[in-house]
Amino acid sequence: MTATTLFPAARETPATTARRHPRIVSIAGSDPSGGAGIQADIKSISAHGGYAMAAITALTAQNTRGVQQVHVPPAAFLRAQLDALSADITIDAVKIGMLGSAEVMEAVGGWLAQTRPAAVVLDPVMVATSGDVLMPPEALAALLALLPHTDLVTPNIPELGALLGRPEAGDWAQAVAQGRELAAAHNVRVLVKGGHLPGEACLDALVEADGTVHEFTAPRIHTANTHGTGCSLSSAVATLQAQTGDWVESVRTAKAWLVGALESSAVLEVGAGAGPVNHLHGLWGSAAPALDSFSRLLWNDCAPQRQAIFGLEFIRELAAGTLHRDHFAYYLAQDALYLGAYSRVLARASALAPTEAEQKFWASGAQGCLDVELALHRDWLSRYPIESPQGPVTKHYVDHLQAVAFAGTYGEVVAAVLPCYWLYAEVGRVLHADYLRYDGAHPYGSWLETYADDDFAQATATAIGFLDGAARNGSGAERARMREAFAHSAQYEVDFFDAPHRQLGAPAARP
Ligand SMILES: Nc1ncnc2c1ncn2[C@@H]1O[C@H](COP(=O)(O)OP(=O)(O)OP(=O)(O)O)[C@@H](O)[C@H]1O
Ligand SMILES: Cc1ncc(COP(=O)(O)O)c(N)n1
Repeated sequence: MTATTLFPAARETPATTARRHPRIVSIAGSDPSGGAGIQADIKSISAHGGYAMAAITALTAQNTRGVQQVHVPPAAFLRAQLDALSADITIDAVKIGMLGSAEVMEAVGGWLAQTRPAAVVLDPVMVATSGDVLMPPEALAALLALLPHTDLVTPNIPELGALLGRPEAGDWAQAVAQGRELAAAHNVRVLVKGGHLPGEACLDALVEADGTVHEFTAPRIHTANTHGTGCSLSSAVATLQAQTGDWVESVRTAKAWLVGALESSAVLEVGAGAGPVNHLHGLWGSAAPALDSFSRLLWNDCAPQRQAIFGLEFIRELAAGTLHRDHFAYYLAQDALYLGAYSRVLARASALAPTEAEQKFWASGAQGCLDVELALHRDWLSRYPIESPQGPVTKHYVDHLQAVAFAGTYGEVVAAVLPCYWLYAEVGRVLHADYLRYDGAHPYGSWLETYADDDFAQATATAIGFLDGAARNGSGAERARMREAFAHSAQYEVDFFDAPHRQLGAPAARP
């Protein structure tokens, strides 16, 4: 007898690597509480970008505390469901969970033999987390008969022992040894799941049919919400395998995802027993942000810019009253040029605004800019005259704002104009506080007085509220563009304050 007849080659599983949204069938029992079974499978497959289908093997009456009843419909009807699917739909991978009876297992085996799906993952569900029996022990032979149709079997520690007809492994080394034994005996890949063993790490091992072992480790998450971890993991692996064609990578990715789903499970607050994992945590992370969370994100994003501004010579000298008049004059002249363009961009925000309140707010901001520009010329530039064409920073900043105003959405325009309000108000707040502590006549005193204006602080708060509203209404992609527009403007704010020293260099003499 040759090695090939002893160990027939593992079934070819051609990788359908190009499919972003593989079509995955879950053949499993229903858990009405949504944490395990087909309900968990559908969420897990969807969370990974698969198109989820489900052929129901059994109905359970269960919740997070346990299984109260099980009803297994006729196996012939399951076969009818499966035939309906394969007659019409290309199936990229199959995940098998609770089967409930030997007849059901035989029906599934017959269908697999006929259909030969590209990838088959079998989670040999025997006992629920609650301890309730989900597979009669006499069905074991029928379950083992499914292994020749299986590419990956994913037993937990007790199931691994049961599949081998041995006592359950007492430690990880024994579990891996049992995994190798099962893999060799049935020429099948085995994912040994170590969740039931004690310890601060949750180990899993992917054992190839040839005995090669790949180990995966994750920190144990201290939560009671472990209902359906096995179901969710096996569906995730089936979906990822159909996308990548790589079992090791699929297990690695699925396990990392499961850790996130366990970590964020507490937010769901489902049931008093073993609750579900948070299958959609990745998706909900990109869902509409709550209230002011988007503006807080942008404020945190620009922490380096805020820090940079207060380290600039211009700001330090302005606060100390030692700023050279040429630097001040250059800044004022550029500010006047900037405000003219900024006013038009605010008018654009007004034109795009979804509500009348926002329309009025931005229109009045646009007018306010022109008033300030006029006052700059009247009160300051007459005293600090300077010949200054538009400098490079002013040009870049204005170009950026105008580009967003031209092509961006309302949210993007608001995000682009906001740093001018917000960082200016912040600089005003800090400089004004410094100025109040200043002893003696400050050369820029009356200018600093106007800096920390209450109305301006109020307008800034209103603008921030509008930004959060636009972020909530926008898509994830739009929020990403808003974040980018804000970040560019925040950096230009730094450069704008730095421009006088960069353009003019060190002054010859102090004022
Ligand atoms: N508390 C935990 N923290 C991190 N990972 C865990 C935790 N519990 C289980 N896992 C992981 O979840 C997966 C399922 O493991 P487990 O050994 O519990 O299988 P199972 O008993 O079939 O699951 P189920 O709870 O659905 O019955 C494995 O990858 C395991 O490492
Ligand atoms: C329908 C169904 N399928 C599988 C499980 C196992 O999941 P768990 O071991 O987490 O209870 C379950 N409880 N119900």
